Order: sequence, then structure tokens, then C-alpha cells
Amino acid sequence: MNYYPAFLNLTDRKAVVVGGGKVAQRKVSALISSGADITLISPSLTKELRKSLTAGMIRHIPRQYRTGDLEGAFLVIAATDSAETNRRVSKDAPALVNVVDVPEECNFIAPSVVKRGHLVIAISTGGASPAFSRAIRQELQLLYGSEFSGYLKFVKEIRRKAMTAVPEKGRRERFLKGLASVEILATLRAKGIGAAKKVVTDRLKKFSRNL
Ligand SMILES: C[C@@]1(CC(=O)O)C2=NC(=C\c3[nH]c(c(CCC(=O)O)c3CC(=O)O)Cc3[nH]c(c(CC(=O)O)c3CCC(=O)O)/C=C3\N/C(=C\2)[C@@H](CCC(=O)O)[C@]3(C)CC(=O)O)/[C@H]1CCC(=O)O
Ligand SMILES: NC(=O)c1ccc[n+]([C@@H]2O[C@H](COP(=O)([O-])OP(=O)(O)OC[C@H]3O[C@@H](n4cnc5c(N)ncnc54)[C@H](O)[C@@H]3O)[C@@H](O)[C@H]2O)c1
Repeated sequence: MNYYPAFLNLTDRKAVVVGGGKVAQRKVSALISSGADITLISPSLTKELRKSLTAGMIRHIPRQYRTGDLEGAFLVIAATDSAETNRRVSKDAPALVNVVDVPEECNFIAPSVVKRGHLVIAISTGGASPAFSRAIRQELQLLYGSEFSGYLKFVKEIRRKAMTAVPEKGRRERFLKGLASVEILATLRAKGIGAAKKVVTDRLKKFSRNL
């Protein structure tokens, strides 16, 4: 299967999760981070899901799935342990649907994710091996540590500044490409964010003075 990778804007979009076990909990946690408007349908909830409910992060319908529950949903996840219910949910879903253990009933599948602020790395094996995606995530988490969150935040600001500080397009492009140079990333990893920021700030001064 040749899946099309994409990043969805789910802010205030209706997402419905059917099932309240460990897998539903993992999927809900990703949906909460994306700002979706989440309704969970399940007679039972894990402790973590109950906490999300108490914190007002999700709406809960405490019963089994019924046809009609998915009206207006942009994204649906079927995460029950009943293959028959999951199949019904997949058929009833009006738009995007993920059935956690049946790729054939999905029109999208979930990747493994490393998130460092603005930096999001999504990994998929197209369903060949979720365990493999997880292992790659663990490797990438070591390669891209928490310092990347702060650096990307800084890069976003400095990039905006460069738009006016370096008006000549070709020159600006050279500056912008240098924000992710091998040298800068090595400085970030070895000496930390302060050192990387200093190198970039000095470089912007040079570029804006035509040096
Ligand atoms: C990435 C991640 C995201 C998430 O779930 O949000 C995710 N599965 C994760 C973990 C995981 N899932 C399973 C194991 C046990 C080991 C193993 O099976 O390898 C482990 C590993 C573990 O738990 O350690 C069991 C499993 N998974 C699927 C099946 C059905 C099948 O294969 O047919 C079976 C039952 C197989 C059986 O019958 O035994 C199917 C899917 N799982 C996917 C995603 C999609 C393809 C992703 C891809 O392209 O790689 C897809 C197609 C649909 C979907 O769920 O979207 C998350 C890692 C989060 C992280 O830690 O980073
Ligand atoms: N894709 C993956 O990553 C992955 C990984 C492991 C397991 N699985 C599969 O995903 C499924 C869920 O796993 P789990 O560990 O969360 O299971 P679980 O048994 O912990 O939870 C199942 C949940 O579904 C609810 N449920 C059952 N019937 C329902 C119905 N008709 N309507 C609404 N809710 C209903 C139950 O109340 C429970 O909350 C299993 O089939 C499992 O084999 C998928």
C-alpha cells in the first residue's frame, strides 16, 4: 500500500473514539495534543482516560456503540476488542477512519511520532511492522533531544527576522539554509542551545550588514 503522508489540522474538529482500553488511551492522547474535539464511546474507561475525562479533555458516552454515533465526525478511531463493532464503525464513518488492528478497514493509519516542539517526525512502515516504527522512534528520540524544541522555536523567530533584515532573496536563502547546517546541529548537540543561538545571531548580523 502506498499511503499518502500528511499532517492534519484537527483543531476543534469532531473526533470520535470507540473503545476505552489501552489502545484507545494511546490514540486519545495523540488527539488531545492536536486540539481535537473528542467524544469517546465505551462502557468502560482506563484510569488515564478517566483522568482526561475529569480534566475536561474528552466527552464520554458510557455505553456500547450505536449506529448514528458518528454523525458530523471528521475523524473516527475504532479501538474496541470486538471485531464486529470495529467493522461496523469503519462502515458507518463519514470521513477519516482508523481501525486499530485491521489496516484493510482503515483509510488512514497512525504513525509513530517524535515531537520536539515545532519539530514533528512521523514514522510508518505502511503497516509492515508497528514494532519496527516504535524502535525507529526510540532511536530518533536519542538523536533529536529536547534541545531541538527550543532551537526550533528560536529558528522560527530568527527566520521571520531574516525576512526583513536580509532583503536580497539569494543571500537570504543562504542564511536560511544555514539554520540547519551540519555544523549548527553539531554545536546544538555538543554545546547546547545558548551556543547555537549565538552562532546564528552573529551570522544574521553578518548577513544583514552585507559582510
Ligand atoms: C505506530 C503506532 C501508532 C499508534 O498506534 O498510534 C501503531 N502501532 C503501534 C504499536 C504497536 N501495535 C502493535 C504492536 C505489537 C507488535 C507488532 O505487531 O509489531 C505494537 C508495538 C508495541 O506495542 O510495542 C500491534 C498491531 N498493530 C497493528 C496490528 C494489526 C496488523 O498488523 O494487521 C497489530 C496486531 C498484530 C497482531 O495481530 O499481533 C496495526 C497498526 N498499528 C499501527 C500503528 C498502524 C501501522 C504503523 C506502521 O505503519 O508501522 C496500523 C496498521 C493501524 C493503526 O493502528 O493505525 C504504535 C507505536 C507507538 C510507539 O510506541 O511509537
Ligand atoms: N493497532 C495497535 O496498535 C494495537 C496494539 C495492540 C492491540 N491492538 C488491538 O486493539 C484492540 C483494543 O486493544 P486494547 O488493549 O485497548 O483492548 P481492551 O480490551 O483494553 O479495551 C477494549 C475496549 O473496548 C470497549 N468496547 C468493547 N465493545 C465495545 C462496543 N461495542 N462499543 C464501545 N466500546 C466497546 C471495552 O469496554 C474496552 O474499553 C484489540 O482488538 C487489540 O487486539 C491493536
